[in-house]
Amino acid sequence: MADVTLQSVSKKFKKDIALDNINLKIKDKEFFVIFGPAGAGKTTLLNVIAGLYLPDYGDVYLDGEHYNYVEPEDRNIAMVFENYALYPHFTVFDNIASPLRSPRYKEPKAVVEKEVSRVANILKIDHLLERDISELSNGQRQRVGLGRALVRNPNVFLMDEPITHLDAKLRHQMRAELKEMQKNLDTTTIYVTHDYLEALSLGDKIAILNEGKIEQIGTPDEIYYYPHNEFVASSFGEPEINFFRASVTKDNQLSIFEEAKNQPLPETIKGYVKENVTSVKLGIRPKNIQYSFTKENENCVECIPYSFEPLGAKAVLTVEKDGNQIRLTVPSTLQVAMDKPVYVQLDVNKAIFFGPNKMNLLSKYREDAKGEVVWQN
Ligand SMILES: Nc1ncnc2c1ncn2[C@@H]1O[C@H](COP(=O)(O)OP(=O)(O)OP(=O)(O)O)[C@@H](O)[C@H]1O
Repeated sequence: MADVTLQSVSKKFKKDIALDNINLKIKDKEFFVIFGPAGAGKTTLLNVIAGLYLPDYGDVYLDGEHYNYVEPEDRNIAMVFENYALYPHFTVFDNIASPLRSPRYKEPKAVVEKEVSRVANILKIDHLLERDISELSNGQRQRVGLGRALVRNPNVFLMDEPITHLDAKLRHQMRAELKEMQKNLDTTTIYVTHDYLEALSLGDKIAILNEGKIEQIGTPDEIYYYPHNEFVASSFGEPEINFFRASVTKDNQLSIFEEAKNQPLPETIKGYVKENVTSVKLGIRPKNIQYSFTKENENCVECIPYSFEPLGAKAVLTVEKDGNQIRLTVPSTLQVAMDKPVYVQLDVNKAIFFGPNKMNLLSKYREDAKGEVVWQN
């Protein structure tokens, strides 16, 4: 058990800046998710925590102790990768037992048996202990990989996309089990993923990484409902959030399209639209856009259907207006005539407002902890 702190950590590979001034405080026993697109720096960050990379600048602390120069094997940190590299000709028991039998630990037989049985129980693989790895499904192998990391009772558990390659159904099941497992283990877990559902469902806290920088740190609700900037807003949600440019008149009216003019700025936003700002961007999630097939009022925007993608009970309807595509979530039973107009209503009270710098108008950074955001209303 341990808390992990990174202070102003930067890491370069030749000219590539993989980590750029990272500040993080991960609490003891927290399930902390590092989320970001390919190349964002997620794996590099884990490697810095594990001690496999020394940061070029900045400091790593475990439980308040300076750890930059502590060797990886002395950190008691366990890593699980997407490719869990098991010994294929060993049994499940021998794979899980291998760290305890290593020259470093050399635990007596009774301890090995007790510990393997403990983790096999948590992971629900006790009935598989005598099987060879080659006789297991992918999901079962993944559990053995976790078991091998868990058996050492690590202070911190680092997981790098451990379930990415599993099929969708198994991934869903493993998500729930990982969460449950972490509760029982009481171990600080730092979990890397580029899957936003995994991030939202597993994380006590999420840090969003992009091009080596932290865009936001927050709870799943903060990230989803109060994204700090356009990047975070567009990274969470499927289909992706819609963005609309809107002009702001002197008397605080918003105009999005020709047809959706003169909608009053919501009260919560008024104070944050500065006098000289004449244009803002609205982010509206697809499920929050109303639609109809007749023009029900003056704020209905006439659009042309572009595509209809059924996805089980729901469907994604994409419509076009003045060259902009607008995504809506609709029931998959909805009958849409592709040659007839669809009218959409953009409820500005359900919108997230972004300023000219792509930042949420209601948020600002705390200077002392970059990535942490203060909400102004
Ligand atoms: N050993 C290395 N040598 C040179 N460049 C590297 C090395 N490791 C990472 N990089 C570069 O650093 C940046 C961050 O890479 P990193 O693997 O940390 O990203 P990531 O977020 O884990 O990506 P992915 O999701 O694709 O695994 C990338 O530009 C990558 O090319």
